[in-house]
Amino acid sequence: MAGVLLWVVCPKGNATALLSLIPRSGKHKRCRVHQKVKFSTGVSAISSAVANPARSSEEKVYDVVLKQAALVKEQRGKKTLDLGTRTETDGFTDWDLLNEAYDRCGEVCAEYAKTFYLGTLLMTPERRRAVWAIYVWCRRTDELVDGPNASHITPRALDRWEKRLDDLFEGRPYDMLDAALSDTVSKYPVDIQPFKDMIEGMRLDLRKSRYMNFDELYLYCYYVAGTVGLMSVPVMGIAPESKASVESVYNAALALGIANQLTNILRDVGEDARRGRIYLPQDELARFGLSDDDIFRGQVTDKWRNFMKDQIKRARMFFDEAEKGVSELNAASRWPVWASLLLYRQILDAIEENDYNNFSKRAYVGKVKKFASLPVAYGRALMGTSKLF
Ligand SMILES: CC(C)=CCC/C(C)=C/CC/C(C)=C/CC/C(C)=C/[C@@H]1[C@@H](COP(=O)(O)OP(=O)(O)O)[C@]1(C)CC/C=C(\C)CC/C=C(\C)CCC=C(C)C
Ligand SMILES: [Mn+2]
Repeated sequence: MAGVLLWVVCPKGNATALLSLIPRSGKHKRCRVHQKVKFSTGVSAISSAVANPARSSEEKVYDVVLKQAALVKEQRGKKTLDLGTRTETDGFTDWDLLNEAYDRCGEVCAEYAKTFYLGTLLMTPERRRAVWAIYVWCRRTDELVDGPNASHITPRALDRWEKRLDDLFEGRPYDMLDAALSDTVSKYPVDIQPFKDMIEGMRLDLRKSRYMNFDELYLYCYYVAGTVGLMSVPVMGIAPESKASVESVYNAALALGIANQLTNILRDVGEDARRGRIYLPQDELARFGLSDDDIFRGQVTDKWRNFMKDQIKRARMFFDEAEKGVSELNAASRWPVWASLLLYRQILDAIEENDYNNFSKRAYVGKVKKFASLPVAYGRALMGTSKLF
């Protein structure tokens, strides 16, 4: 990510030097903290709004869901766009360069997320490369605060990254990888808000290391992961035969991002604590008789086990919510989503198998279980749309 760093820190740097933005090897391990949120459905969100005149995070996030869903519906009303891969020259776009940019996104994706990359190979070529472009932008954004150069990143640098995002949405990409995303967002009904919100999540990471309650944590999870669901569904597409409302599918996509992030947080409690970060709701820790000191001490006690059981239960509820939406996606897009859902959810089982020691033991899904999940995911992907909505 040296190239990205150079640009965000020193925006007048030489653009051509920034074309190979992501190193091909030596993935820096991201150390995100834990978060936990009180799960609620749209229904409970409405009732909590009545009880509390201040808007909850869930309600604020739902506005973004509605906006993204409206954009999708608007485009559905228009005639089908030309999404084909192009080779000719139209006087404005160098299609060879654009194809090369997408190929580069594919390489990055293959290197950082192999299973996911394999899953995308089942998608149509246009969808596949568009998802790669989104993946690469998310990965670069995350690397700004979690990569090897994170200590150089300031809020002003993130402002510049956001300006660059505005530019690419307006058709002025800064480099090749941005050019791929710029092309993608011009072809699919992708709203800019989730992208901006992901940058906001990175800002939050720079200034905040504690979360008072689940509402605060929920917002963080939306910023850094729920946004991914909202960005990718416009590209993956909803099955033409789906009877589900567009909003319900986007809600499920949001839930998968939240579930993944909550799981990520629960897996990395010890790692995050060593960086002085606790992504767990403070009020819930207190309710279980726990404090920051208990996290830093890292002893697995009955209090900790009970707390963790509660957190795991909530994360699973988000996964359950997400499951309802996967079958509504275009058939060719379902497999990578099922695979990622099944694999990530098993991390929760692994935490249980480790007797809730997420302080010094990393929960992981072994190769055998991982590979066994792939045909299961494929089988589920073959099943038709659900009747749940
Ligand atoms: C099919 C699929 C998974 C598509 C998503 C592709 C995509 C654009 C991914 C971007 C992921 C990314 C780089 C996000 C940046 C922030 C980040 C790193 C978030 C964490 C991911 C876990 O990554 P990892 O395990 O590598 O973490 P470490 O860096 O090692 O700590 C997150 C926990 C969240 C990522 C969120 C998702 C994958 C949400 C996926 C949701 C959908 C694809 C919507 C599916 C649709 C329905 C209807 C359910
Ligand atoms: Mn993590």
